[in-house]
Amino acid sequence: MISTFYEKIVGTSPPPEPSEPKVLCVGLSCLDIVQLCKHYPQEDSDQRCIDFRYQRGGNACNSCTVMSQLGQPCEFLGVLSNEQFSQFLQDDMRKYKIDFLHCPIMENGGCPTSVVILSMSTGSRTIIHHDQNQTEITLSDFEKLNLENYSWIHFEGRNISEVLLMMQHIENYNKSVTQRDSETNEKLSRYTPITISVELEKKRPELLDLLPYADVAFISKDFAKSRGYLNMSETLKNSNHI
Ligand SMILES: Nc1ncnc2c1ncn2[C@@H]1O[C@H](COP(=O)(O)OP(=O)(O)O)[C@@H](O)[C@H]1O
Ligand SMILES: O=P(O)(O)OC[C@@]1(O)O[C@H](CO)[C@@H](O)[C@@H]1O
Repeated sequence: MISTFYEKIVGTSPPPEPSEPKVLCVGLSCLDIVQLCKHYPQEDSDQRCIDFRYQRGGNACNSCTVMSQLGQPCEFLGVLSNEQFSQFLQDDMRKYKIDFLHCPIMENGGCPTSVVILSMSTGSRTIIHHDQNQTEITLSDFEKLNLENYSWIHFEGRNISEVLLMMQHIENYNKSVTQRDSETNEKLSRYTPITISVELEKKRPELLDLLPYADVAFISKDFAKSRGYLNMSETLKNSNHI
Protein backbone atom coordinates (compact mmCIF):
# COMPACT_ATOMS: atom_id res chain seq x y z
CA MET A 1 0.00 0.00 0.00
CA ILE A 2 2.68 2.47 1.07
CA SER A 3 4.91 1.54 -1.84
CA THR A 4 2.03 2.05 -4.33
CA PHE A 5 1.40 5.51 -2.86
CA TYR A 6 5.15 6.28 -3.05
CA GLU A 7 5.28 5.05 -6.64
CA LYS A 8 2.32 7.28 -7.63
CA ILE A 9 3.86 10.41 -6.09
CA VAL A 10 7.56 9.86 -6.80
CA GLY A 11 7.25 7.69 -9.88
CA THR A 12 9.77 5.06 -8.76
CA SER A 13 9.85 2.25 -6.21
CA PRO A 14 10.79 3.31 -2.68
CA PRO A 15 14.38 2.69 -1.56
CA PRO A 16 14.65 -0.59 0.40
CA GLU A 17 14.21 -0.22 4.14
CA PRO A 18 17.51 -0.82 5.96
CA SER A 19 17.10 -4.34 7.31
CA GLU A 20 17.07 -4.91 11.06
CA PRO A 21 20.52 -5.96 12.32
CA LYS A 22 20.78 -9.67 12.97
CA VAL A 23 22.13 -11.76 15.81
CA LEU A 24 24.88 -14.05 14.51
CA CYS A 25 25.77 -17.34 16.25
CA VAL A 26 29.11 -18.92 15.39
CA GLY A 27 29.74 -22.58 16.19
CA LEU A 28 28.28 -25.97 15.60
CA SER A 29 25.19 -27.37 13.99
CA CYS A 30 24.91 -31.07 14.66
CA LEU A 31 22.49 -33.96 14.46
CA ASP A 32 21.26 -34.92 17.94
CA ILE A 33 19.99 -38.49 18.29
CA VAL A 34 18.10 -38.46 21.56
CA GLN A 35 17.10 -41.61 23.50
CA LEU A 36 14.89 -41.21 26.56
CA CYS A 37 15.62 -44.12 28.96
CA LYS A 38 14.13 -45.16 32.33
CA HIS A 39 17.66 -45.55 33.68
CA TYR A 40 21.11 -44.89 32.33
CA PRO A 41 22.05 -48.24 30.68
CA GLN A 42 24.49 -50.73 32.11
CA GLU A 43 27.49 -51.42 29.94
CA ASP A 44 26.99 -54.40 27.61
CA SER A 45 23.24 -54.56 28.28
CA ASP A 46 20.16 -54.39 26.01
CA GLN A 47 17.09 -52.33 26.90
CA ARG A 48 14.25 -50.56 25.15
CA CYS A 49 14.09 -46.80 25.43
CA ILE A 50 10.85 -44.89 26.12
CA ASP A 51 11.21 -42.38 23.34
CA PHE A 52 13.51 -41.60 20.43
CA ARG A 53 13.89 -38.54 18.26
CA TYR A 54 16.44 -36.82 16.09
CA GLN A 55 16.75 -33.08 15.85
CA ARG A 56 19.05 -30.20 15.00
CA GLY A 57 21.39 -29.34 17.89
CA GLY A 58 24.59 -27.52 18.75
CA ASN A 59 24.88 -24.48 20.99
CA ALA A 60 25.06 -21.86 18.22
CA CYS A 61 22.31 -23.47 16.20
CA ASN A 62 19.98 -23.92 19.20
CA SER A 63 20.53 -20.31 20.20
CA CYS A 64 19.38 -19.31 16.70
CA THR A 65 16.24 -21.43 17.06
CA VAL A 66 15.31 -19.70 20.29
CA MET A 67 15.92 -16.24 18.81
CA SER A 68 13.99 -17.00 15.69
CA GLN A 69 11.05 -18.16 17.82
CA LEU A 70 11.23 -14.80 19.62
CA GLY A 71 11.02 -13.00 16.27
CA GLN A 72 14.65 -11.84 16.26
CA PRO A 73 16.33 -12.02 12.82
CA CYS A 74 19.34 -14.29 13.21
CA GLU A 75 22.05 -16.10 11.29
CA PHE A 76 24.07 -19.23 11.94
CA LEU A 77 27.74 -19.48 10.93
CA GLY A 78 29.30 -22.93 11.03
CA VAL A 79 30.68 -25.51 8.63
CA LEU A 80 28.01 -27.52 6.78
CA SER A 81 28.25 -30.20 4.13
CA ASN A 82 26.21 -31.63 1.29
CA GLU A 83 25.77 -34.94 3.12
CA GLN A 84 22.17 -36.11 3.84
CA PHE A 85 22.09 -35.37 7.58
CA SER A 86 23.59 -31.94 7.01
CA GLN A 87 20.85 -31.38 4.41
CA PHE A 88 18.33 -32.22 7.14
CA LEU A 89 19.92 -29.54 9.38
CA GLN A 90 19.76 -27.00 6.54
CA ASP A 91 16.09 -27.78 5.78
CA ASP A 92 15.29 -27.37 9.46
CA MET A 93 17.07 -24.00 9.60
CA ARG A 94 15.01 -22.87 6.59
CA LYS A 95 11.88 -23.97 8.43
CA TYR A 96 12.84 -21.77 11.39
CA LYS A 97 13.87 -18.83 9.12
CA ILE A 98 17.49 -19.01 10.28
CA ASP A 99 19.91 -17.56 7.69
CA PHE A 100 22.96 -19.66 6.95
CA LEU A 101 24.07 -17.98 3.74
CA HIS A 102 27.70 -17.47 4.81
CA CYS A 103 28.32 -21.07 5.95
CA PRO A 104 31.09 -22.89 4.09
CA ILE A 105 29.60 -26.09 2.58
CA MET A 106 32.10 -28.95 2.38
CA GLU A 107 31.80 -31.40 -0.44
CA ASN A 108 31.91 -35.00 0.71
CA GLY A 109 32.03 -33.81 4.32
CA GLY A 110 30.17 -35.59 7.10
CA CYS A 111 27.79 -34.23 9.71
CA PRO A 112 28.73 -33.77 13.39
CA THR A 113 26.51 -36.12 15.39
CA SER A 114 25.69 -36.38 19.10
CA VAL A 115 24.04 -39.42 20.62
CA VAL A 116 22.27 -38.11 23.73
CA ILE A 117 21.09 -40.52 26.45
CA LEU A 118 18.50 -38.99 28.78
CA SER A 119 17.92 -40.79 32.06
CA MET A 120 14.44 -40.33 33.54
CA SER A 121 15.52 -41.59 36.96
CA THR A 122 18.29 -39.02 37.51
CA GLY A 123 17.56 -36.36 34.91
CA SER A 124 21.10 -36.72 33.54
CA ARG A 125 21.99 -36.28 29.89
CA THR A 126 25.02 -38.14 28.59
CA ILE A 127 26.43 -37.06 25.24
CA ILE A 128 28.65 -39.06 22.88
CA HIS A 129 29.82 -36.80 20.10
CA HIS A 130 31.36 -37.58 16.73
CA ASP A 131 32.80 -35.06 14.29
CA GLN A 132 34.37 -36.77 11.33
CA ASN A 133 35.97 -33.70 9.81
CA GLN A 134 36.53 -31.48 12.84
CA THR A 135 36.17 -28.49 10.55
CA GLU A 136 35.58 -25.17 12.24
CA ILE A 137 34.95 -21.58 11.15
CA THR A 138 38.14 -19.56 10.72
CA LEU A 139 38.94 -15.86 10.69
CA SER A 140 39.06 -15.91 6.90
CA ASP A 141 35.41 -17.17 6.77
CA PHE A 142 34.46 -14.53 9.31
CA GLU A 143 36.16 -11.69 7.45
CA LYS A 144 33.75 -12.24 4.53
CA LEU A 145 30.86 -10.91 6.67
CA ASN A 146 29.72 -7.31 6.61
CA LEU A 147 29.69 -6.58 10.33
CA GLU A 148 27.29 -3.67 9.80
CA ASN A 149 24.53 -6.28 9.45
CA TYR A 150 24.87 -7.54 13.04
CA SER A 151 23.99 -6.14 16.46
CA TRP A 152 25.12 -9.13 18.57
CA ILE A 153 27.54 -11.98 17.84
CA HIS A 154 27.53 -15.12 19.97
CA PHE A 155 30.43 -17.59 19.91
CA GLU A 156 30.60 -21.15 21.10
CA GLY A 157 33.85 -21.51 23.02
CA ARG A 158 35.57 -23.89 20.57
CA ASN A 159 38.46 -23.53 18.15
CA ILE A 160 39.75 -21.00 20.64
CA SER A 161 42.67 -19.44 18.75
CA GLU A 162 40.45 -18.59 15.74
CA VAL A 163 37.53 -17.39 17.89
CA LEU A 164 39.97 -15.06 19.65
CA LEU A 165 40.96 -13.56 16.27
CA MET A 166 37.29 -13.14 15.31
CA MET A 167 36.56 -11.37 18.59
CA GLN A 168 39.54 -9.05 18.03
CA HIS A 169 38.22 -8.35 14.53
CA ILE A 170 34.88 -7.26 16.07
CA GLU A 171 36.68 -5.18 18.66
CA ASN A 172 38.47 -3.28 15.86
CA TYR A 173 35.15 -2.80 14.06
CA ASN A 174 33.53 -1.50 17.28
CA LYS A 175 36.37 1.00 17.72
CA SER A 176 35.89 2.24 14.16
CA VAL A 177 32.12 2.70 14.72
CA THR A 178 32.66 4.64 17.94
CA GLN A 179 35.34 6.78 16.32
CA ARG A 180 33.19 7.48 13.24
CA ASP A 181 30.30 8.53 15.50
CA SER A 182 32.47 10.88 17.54
CA GLU A 183 34.01 12.41 14.39
CA THR A 184 30.67 13.01 12.71
CA ASN A 185 28.91 13.71 16.00
CA GLU A 186 26.24 11.39 14.67
CA LYS A 187 24.57 10.01 17.78
CA LEU A 188 21.72 8.35 15.93
CA SER A 189 23.94 6.30 13.64
CA ARG A 190 22.34 3.03 12.48
CA TYR A 191 25.65 1.27 13.13
CA THR A 192 26.17 0.54 16.79
CA PRO A 193 28.99 -1.40 18.40
CA ILE A 194 28.36 -5.16 18.36
CA THR A 195 27.69 -6.97 21.62
CA ILE A 196 29.77 -10.15 22.01
CA SER A 197 28.75 -13.23 23.97
CA VAL A 198 30.52 -16.53 24.51
CA GLU A 199 29.62 -19.95 25.84
CA LEU A 200 32.24 -21.56 28.11
CA GLU A 201 31.22 -25.21 28.19
CA LYS A 202 34.18 -27.57 28.06
CA LYS A 203 36.67 -27.88 30.94
CA ARG A 204 39.37 -26.08 28.96
CA PRO A 205 41.27 -23.38 30.90
CA GLU A 206 42.29 -21.71 27.59
CA LEU A 207 38.63 -20.65 27.24
CA LEU A 208 39.38 -17.95 29.80
CA ASP A 209 41.39 -16.12 27.09
CA LEU A 210 38.06 -15.31 25.42
CA LEU A 211 36.45 -13.65 28.45
CA PRO A 212 38.10 -10.18 28.16
CA TYR A 213 36.43 -9.75 24.76
CA ALA A 214 32.94 -10.84 25.84
CA ASP A 215 30.15 -8.60 27.16
CA VAL A 216 28.11 -11.64 28.20
CA ALA A 217 29.31 -15.14 29.13
CA PHE A 218 27.29 -18.35 29.47
CA ILE A 219 29.09 -20.66 31.89
CA SER A 220 28.33 -24.37 32.00
CA LYS A 221 28.13 -26.54 35.09
CA ASP A 222 31.20 -28.49 33.91
CA PHE A 223 33.28 -25.36 33.34
CA ALA A 224 32.27 -23.85 36.70
CA LYS A 225 33.15 -27.11 38.47
CA SER A 226 36.52 -27.21 36.72
CA ARG A 227 37.24 -23.77 38.29
CA GLY A 228 36.26 -25.09 41.74
CA TYR A 229 32.71 -23.69 41.97
CA LEU A 230 29.99 -26.15 42.86
CA ASN A 231 26.80 -24.27 42.02
CA MET A 232 25.38 -21.25 40.21
CA SER A 233 25.47 -18.79 43.12
CA GLU A 234 29.10 -19.68 43.99
CA THR A 235 30.03 -19.19 40.35
CA LEU A 236 28.28 -15.80 40.19
CA LYS A 237 29.79 -14.61 43.48
CA ASN A 238 33.25 -15.43 42.16
CA SER A 239 32.71 -14.31 38.59
CA ASN A 240 35.53 -11.74 38.91
CA HIS A 241 38.05 -14.49 39.70
CA ILE A 242 36.75 -17.21 37.46
N1 LIG B 1 14.01 -26.58 24.11
C1 LIG B 1 14.58 -25.42 24.38
N2 LIG B 1 13.84 -24.37 24.78
C2 LIG B 1 14.40 -23.18 25.06
N3 LIG B 1 15.72 -22.94 24.97
C3 LIG B 1 16.52 -23.93 24.58
C4 LIG B 1 16.01 -25.21 24.26
N4 LIG B 1 17.04 -26.01 23.88
C5 LIG B 1 18.15 -25.24 23.97
N5 LIG B 1 17.84 -24.01 24.38
C6 LIG B 1 18.76 -22.89 24.58
O1 LIG B 1 19.63 -22.82 23.44
C7 LIG B 1 20.95 -22.50 23.87
C8 LIG B 1 21.93 -23.52 23.32
O2 LIG B 1 21.57 -24.82 23.70
P1 LIG B 1 22.60 -25.90 24.27
O3 LIG B 1 21.85 -26.75 25.22
O4 LIG B 1 23.84 -25.22 24.76
O5 LIG B 1 22.93 -26.73 22.96
P2 LIG B 1 23.91 -27.99 22.85
O6 LIG B 1 23.82 -28.78 24.13
O7 LIG B 1 23.41 -28.74 21.66
O8 LIG B 1 25.24 -27.40 22.70
C9 LIG B 1 20.94 -22.47 25.38
O9 LIG B 1 20.94 -21.12 25.79
C10 LIG B 1 19.66 -23.16 25.77
O10 LIG B 1 19.14 -22.59 26.93
O1 LIG C 1 34.00 -32.18 21.44
P1 LIG C 1 33.78 -30.81 20.91
O2 LIG C 1 33.85 -30.75 19.42
O3 LIG C 1 34.60 -29.77 21.58
O4 LIG C 1 32.27 -30.39 21.32
C1 LIG C 1 31.22 -31.24 21.02
C2 LIG C 1 29.94 -30.75 21.67
O5 LIG C 1 30.09 -30.41 23.04
O6 LIG C 1 29.46 -29.63 21.01
C3 LIG C 1 28.05 -29.73 20.86
C4 LIG C 1 27.44 -28.44 21.32
O7 LIG C 1 27.59 -27.45 20.36
C5 LIG C 1 27.60 -30.93 21.64
O8 LIG C 1 26.50 -31.56 21.07
C6 LIG C 1 28.83 -31.78 21.56
O9 LIG C 1 28.89 -32.78 22.54
